[in-house]
Amino acid sequence: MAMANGVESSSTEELLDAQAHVWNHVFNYINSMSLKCAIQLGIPDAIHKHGKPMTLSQLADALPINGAKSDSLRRLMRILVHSKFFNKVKDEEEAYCLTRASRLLLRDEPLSMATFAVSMTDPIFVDPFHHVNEWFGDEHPSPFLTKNGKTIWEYGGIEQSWNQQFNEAMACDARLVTSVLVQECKQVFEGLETMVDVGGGTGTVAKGVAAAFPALKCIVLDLPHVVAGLEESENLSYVGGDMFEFIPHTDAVFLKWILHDWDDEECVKILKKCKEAITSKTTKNGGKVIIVDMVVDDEREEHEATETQLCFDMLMMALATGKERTEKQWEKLFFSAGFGKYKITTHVLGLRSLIEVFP
Ligand SMILES: C[S@@+](CC[C@H](N)C(=O)[O-])C[C@H]1O[C@@H](n2cnc3c(N)ncnc32)[C@H](O)[C@@H]1O
Ligand SMILES: O=c1cc(-c2ccc(O)c(O)c2)oc2c(O)c(O)ccc12
Repeated sequence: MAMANGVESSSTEELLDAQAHVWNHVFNYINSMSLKCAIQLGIPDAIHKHGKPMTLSQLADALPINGAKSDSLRRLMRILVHSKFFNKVKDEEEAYCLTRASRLLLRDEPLSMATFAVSMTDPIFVDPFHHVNEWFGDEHPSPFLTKNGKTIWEYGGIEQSWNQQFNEAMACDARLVTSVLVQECKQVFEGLETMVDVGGGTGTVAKGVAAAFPALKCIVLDLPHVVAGLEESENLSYVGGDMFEFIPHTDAVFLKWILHDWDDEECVKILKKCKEAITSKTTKNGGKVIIVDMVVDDEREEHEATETQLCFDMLMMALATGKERTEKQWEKLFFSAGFGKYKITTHVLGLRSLIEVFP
């Protein structure tokens, strides 16, 4: 019998394990899509509004769904309980409650990630990933370009709705990061008179920093189609331009989620422009570049954290010319651009780090 021998039976088991492993990865996108569906149906909001654990029938009544589909809703909830977006509690009847992760998916929470999650699972954002293999064989710098004939930044200038969706997704993340920055990392901004948020999108970080530090003048530099028509205030203004050409003189340049979009050569060009911007003015306490980006730690033990960083690295490969970098790779960029010192603060911003770079 094929199973009689220990070695054979363990190799059968290994074969089946391998099959399960392949299934798990082939169908991983179903986790993303189930999450997207839950947000679109408003499941986190319905449970939140209910104010206490919500039974399946209460949930089905509260949602805009066909009454005959409550068993399908139970199955959707089952996978989302498994992926820790909801908890199932049992009092008299089984009921669902929110977890910390699904609280971040409430539409009206100030730090909501709902728009980010729905946008990023939209076919127009997922599409470039269908072209990665084709891209490996061509000479284009990114699969996004293979697919669309333009870089993501050029594309945003032409496709208004894509541009708006992308900027709103970035703003979602920027709200969360800004709230941590102004609460936990105040010292980074202290003593600065001016700051330019380079590639600062629609100004979410700059608005938050300008409000927390009224004496600090914040300028957002981004592409003209991104900053067109945005409202300025006493200490917040917008400049439409190209960071490869010119960055206004300032005490500090802020770069969040910028350098990971670009290859090493492009990063050195951007960093050299940053250095010109911060050294052309004599400043008391300034003269630095503040970076919010990942520092990949190959030795990191946490499986989920590493997986997320590797996903971001692939995201940067698919969309742009960038990558996620280790400390050694960051250091090389800073020194090549002529900076002398840097300081990395990890853990304050979760999977990302705060890096301060000095001339
Ligand atoms: C990934 S987004 C990050 C936005 C923002 N810093 C944040 O973290 O929320 C990159 C930004 O860089 C901007 N960008 C791309 N090329 C640029 C250029 N040549 N000059 C200035 N900004 C640019 C994009 O328009 C976009 O807003
Ligand atoms: O979360 C992100 C998502 C995307 C993104 C853009 C276009 C697509 O078609 C797509 O599938 C994903 O781009 C980013 C980016 O460029 C960053 O620098 C940082 C984060 C993100």
